Amino acid sequence: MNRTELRFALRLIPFLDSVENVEDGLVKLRDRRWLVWHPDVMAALFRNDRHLRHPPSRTLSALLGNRSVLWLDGAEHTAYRRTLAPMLRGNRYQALIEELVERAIAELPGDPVGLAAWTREVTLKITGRIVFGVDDDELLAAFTRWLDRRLGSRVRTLAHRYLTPGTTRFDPELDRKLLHRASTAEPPALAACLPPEDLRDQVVSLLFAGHETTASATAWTVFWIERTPGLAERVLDDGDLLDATIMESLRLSPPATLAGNRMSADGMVLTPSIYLAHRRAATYEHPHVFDPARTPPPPGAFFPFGGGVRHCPGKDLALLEIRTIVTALLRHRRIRLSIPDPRSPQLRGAAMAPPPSLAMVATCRR
Ligand code: HEM
Repeated sequence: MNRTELRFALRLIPFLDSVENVEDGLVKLRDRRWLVWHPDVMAALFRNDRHLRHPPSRTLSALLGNRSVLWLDGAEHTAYRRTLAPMLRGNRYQALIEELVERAIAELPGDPVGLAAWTREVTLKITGRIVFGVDDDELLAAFTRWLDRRLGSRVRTLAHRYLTPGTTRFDPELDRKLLHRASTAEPPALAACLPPEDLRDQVVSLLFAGHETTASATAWTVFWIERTPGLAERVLDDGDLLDATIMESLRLSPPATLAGNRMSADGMVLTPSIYLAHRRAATYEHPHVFDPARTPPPPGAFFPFGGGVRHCPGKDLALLEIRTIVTALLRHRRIRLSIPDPRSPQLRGAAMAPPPSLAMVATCRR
């Protein structure tokens, strides 16, 4: 591993910040591997995505398994996307999301809670209900512990990736319980349409992809609203402003800093950087300023949900969750956040969440 790759692996955000002003919007990580974020390159990449291969993330494939939809390709991938699409249609879940969010907010203590940990708990509950059809707090808590042991800190992620390569990071007992829940789900959502040998990887992938990023996006939106005087009151009266606020938060604090790897027929690997594309000074005026009133960006410059044939199938569901949680939180509670250092987000894999030290105090209105 060369020095650039080492910095990319060990200190991802400082590394990305250090190359932010590279005008070409691409940096060589090693022979035949490039980090890319120039909007023209991104637009072309997503246009041609169907003809590219999508090599797995080494960190995540050891957790999600080889059969995860995140790295299947070709006809198999298309078939899986078709299977998942109806299940992830956001508007099916409006009532369920509202119910779970109202309950979570009613249970919020007046004492400080970690903002990112709380949003993770809420979005995992929603995803769990969608995948299993029932609540199973014990199983979800075991899943969270398993994930935290592997992704809870950069050191753990890298230790698992580089010091124990090739070793399985599955937990057979947890997998058995997840499979049992998925197989007995009512309606049987996934189990009815997937071969049994693929079920474990898709269940874990959906639980993971469905809650981590949505939780971070929600936490970052709350963070930016709280930091912007008067915004909390205004977003409650103006749905368009709320949507623009969520989009601006996804721009400046994208939960996924990188989209999936793309590989050309001759073996060149391109890793799209969402974080850098969203902070490019040639695209965005004052890119580090949070401004929900920005004009729409050009093609290839804004892609928090990735793009091409791998664009996130959970986008509408995620936006519905973020809107519902943020609105209910602001309507029922007065929010105060501890002073965080926004320059030190927490990385879980390549996903970026607010630091665990960012605590929220949510007192009742009235
Ligand atoms: C704010 C929330 C979310 C963000 C920012 C996000 C972001 C992303 C990104 C960047 C990708 C990779 C796309 C690419 O490589 O071009 C992706 C893929 C994926 N996401 Fe999301 N996601 C979110 C929520 C969700 C939810 C709620 C679900 C499901 C419940 C979900 C399921 C998936 C799946 C299954 C894939 C793999 C798609 C494929 O490879 O074909 N995501 N997401």
